[in-house]
Amino acid sequence: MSDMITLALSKGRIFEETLPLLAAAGIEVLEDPEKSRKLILPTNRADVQVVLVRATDVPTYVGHGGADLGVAGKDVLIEHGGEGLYQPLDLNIARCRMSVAVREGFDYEAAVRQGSRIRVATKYTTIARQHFADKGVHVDLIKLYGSMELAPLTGLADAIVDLVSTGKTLKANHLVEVEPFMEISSRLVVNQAALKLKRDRLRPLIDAFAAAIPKD
Ligand SMILES: Nc1ncnc2c1ncn2[C@@H]1O[C@H](COP(=O)(O)OP(=O)(O)OP(=O)(O)O)[C@@H](O)[C@H]1O
Ligand SMILES: O=P(O)(O)OC[C@H]1O[C@H](OP(=O)(O)OP(=O)(O)O)[C@H](O)[C@@H]1O
Repeated sequence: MSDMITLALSKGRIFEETLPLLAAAGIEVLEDPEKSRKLILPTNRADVQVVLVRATDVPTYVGHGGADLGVAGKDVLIEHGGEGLYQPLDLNIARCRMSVAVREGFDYEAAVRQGSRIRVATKYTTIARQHFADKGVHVDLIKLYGSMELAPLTGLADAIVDLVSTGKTLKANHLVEVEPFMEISSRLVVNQAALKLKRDRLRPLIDAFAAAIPKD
């Protein structure tokens, strides 16, 4: 195992919202991912680097040791399964909720009451399957990789399960949130073997992150 500490982040909100936590640990990223096309970003510490990966790939990188630690949403972690990952901290960043949404005018409550089979399009099939199983509602899940909002508008599905924050995306597409059911935030994930082998350097970093978690 190399002597470098590698942190996996995704571009956008996770990168931006992790920066203050890194600063609290005395780490400054020396390149701006929005300006550079580099995927490996150096920091002010010669033994720490940041790698940029897709949000959904963070658990895979960390689980397999391609990175020692990373930051990933609870949604991504549930869908991945979390194998090989130690999850010491809820960082309380990138906060949103998982919700059921339908086209304006679709009577979701009635469909549930009547026990009709509801067609649900989502990227989050594990979370959605569990949610509807808990409710005892029969659904046909349709796996999508993006633009879920289109599914009820085109007749592909009756409902979607997607992340909601301000609600602007739903509103812009004439959809309504009918059932928020899971609070989402991002967590610090650490490779279990790395934690043992690099404990002396990882522990202070984890502690600094813990002390800097934003309050509600
Ligand atoms: N609108 C939002 N507001 C706050 N947090 C969000 C929002 N959308 C997503 N998130 C959280 O931020 C994480 C990263 O989201 P981001 O949009 O950067 O990646 P993504 O496009 O979902 O992933 P990928 O590129 O792998 O498809 C999500 O896993 C989720 O936990
Ligand atoms: O309720 P809202 O505030 O509209 O946020 C919800 C949207 O955010 C996420 O997408 P994405 O990461 O593409 O959103 P972004 O536009 O914030 O990047 C999510 O998949 C929703 O589409």
